[in-house]
Amino acid sequence: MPAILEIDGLTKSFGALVAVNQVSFAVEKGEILGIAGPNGSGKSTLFNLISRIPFGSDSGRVVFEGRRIERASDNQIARSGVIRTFQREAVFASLSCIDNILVAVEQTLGVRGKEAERLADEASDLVGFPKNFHNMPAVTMPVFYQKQLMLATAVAQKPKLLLLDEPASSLVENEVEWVRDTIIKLNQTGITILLIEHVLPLLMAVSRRLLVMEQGSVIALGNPAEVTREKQVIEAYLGQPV
Ligand SMILES: Nc1ncnc2c1ncn2[C@@H]1O[C@H](COP(=O)(O)OP(=O)(O)OP(=O)(O)O)[C@@H](O)[C@H]1O
Repeated sequence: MPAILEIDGLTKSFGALVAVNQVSFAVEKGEILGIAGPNGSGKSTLFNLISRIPFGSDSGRVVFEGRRIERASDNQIARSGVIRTFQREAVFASLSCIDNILVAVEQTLGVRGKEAERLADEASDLVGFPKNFHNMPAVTMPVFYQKQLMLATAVAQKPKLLLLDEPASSLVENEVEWVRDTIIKLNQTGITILLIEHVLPLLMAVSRRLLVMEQGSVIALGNPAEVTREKQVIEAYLGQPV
């Protein structure tokens, strides 16, 4: 499989702290690549650097579909097909649910009116967000539905590569099953997925390969079952074999 995303020597420091340190790896088109690692190991910062939301890298290259994007604007990156979600539910609280989706679609794709509504409906159906909630203020939605809305908003922007940052955090078991099933469904529509997750059974169930970070560096990358048996991964993250 050809690489859809190639990252080379990506680095970001906050003062003396090197949050992402010379990270290099490639993502194959069509795969789900899981990303694990202890708190503070640089996973979310890596997503920031790829999407440039809210900031880019100090140095290193990000190549998406053969084009350098590490100095492109966040909007250009989104328009090229790289869309991220956030660990915390990130919705515009004062807007209705449908307007959350429509604002993002207009911002990223420059599409309004009936075509934007069609994309919103299609994305809502795909992730299972109930369309009868569309006109409710996003702020009134329980956490699970805010997460669904955040995902529907991402999907409506027609991602080729979706960066999912802990989609299962603060969810209960049957909701985590929705996350798993939806990730698989989205991947089957052709979307390549990078998935940061602490819920290990979920990560293991959906990832074709697993990348593990520790203190800003990649310490393992490969077959999930093999990676989780590596001594350094057990010591840095798992505590004990899974
Ligand atoms: N904007 C920032 N300013 C200063 N330090 C930051 C900033 N963002 C992240 N950091 C630091 O960079 C390091 C990596 O943080 P990051 O959020 O990427 O880790 P993470 O692996 O996603 O952690 P978690 O699993 O807890 O979400 C941490 O030490 C964090 O405190």
